[in-house]
Amino acid sequence: MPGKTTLLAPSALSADFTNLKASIELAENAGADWMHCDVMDGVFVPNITFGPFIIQAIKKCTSMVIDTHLMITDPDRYIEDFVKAGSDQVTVHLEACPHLHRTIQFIKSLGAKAGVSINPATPVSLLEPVLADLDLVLLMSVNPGFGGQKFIPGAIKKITQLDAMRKELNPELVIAVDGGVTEENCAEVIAAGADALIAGTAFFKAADPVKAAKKLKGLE
Ligand SMILES: O=C(CO)[C@H](O)[C@H](O)COP(=O)(O)O
Repeated sequence: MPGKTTLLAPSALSADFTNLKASIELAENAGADWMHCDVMDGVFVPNITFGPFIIQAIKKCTSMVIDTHLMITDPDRYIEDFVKAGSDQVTVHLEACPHLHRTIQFIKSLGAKAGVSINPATPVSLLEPVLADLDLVLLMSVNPGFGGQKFIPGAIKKITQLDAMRKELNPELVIAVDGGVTEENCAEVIAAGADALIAGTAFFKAADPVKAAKKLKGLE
């Protein structure tokens, strides 16, 4: 879709951890805007990844925005550690936060941008009470926990609904979409209202990541 530049956030989940620096440089040189860091605790999601120490290492290698997605229970316990480690924006799950409003204010009080993510089965309407306080919403288009899953088509309607909601409540809100985004479906995701695409497999496993980045950013 020529004419609109979408933010691209390669997901660290699909990076080469035997040479993380090279993966980050690949993303930055391909024109990526954010480095998406998937933090999983083995409780909120059935997988475990990494903590603030890796964020600190990633931050040292790049000037891209460090976009940290906390797929962990009771994230308030660790938010400060992730901001100190270099996260520019921190996204928590609505489903993991009993006091979501307080958590959002806490992230912002630390000087980071605040995001909320919702799982595929969670309705967009639940975001309404906090939408005006948010910098971004991360709509999950797969059930969180693993890279390489198939895009759940129902996510398109949720992007459209959120796009309509933000017009009224928070026009500056960034809509990010995460999971199963590919070169084939990105045009539809962007047309529905997404501003940022999280791409693990579609970027890091592409035959030509630079070409893939152009497509995912809506430049081709
Ligand atoms: O949050 C995630 C999984 O929980 C990942 O960011 C997401 O799945 C991206 O990977 P892919 O593009 O391969 O689907």
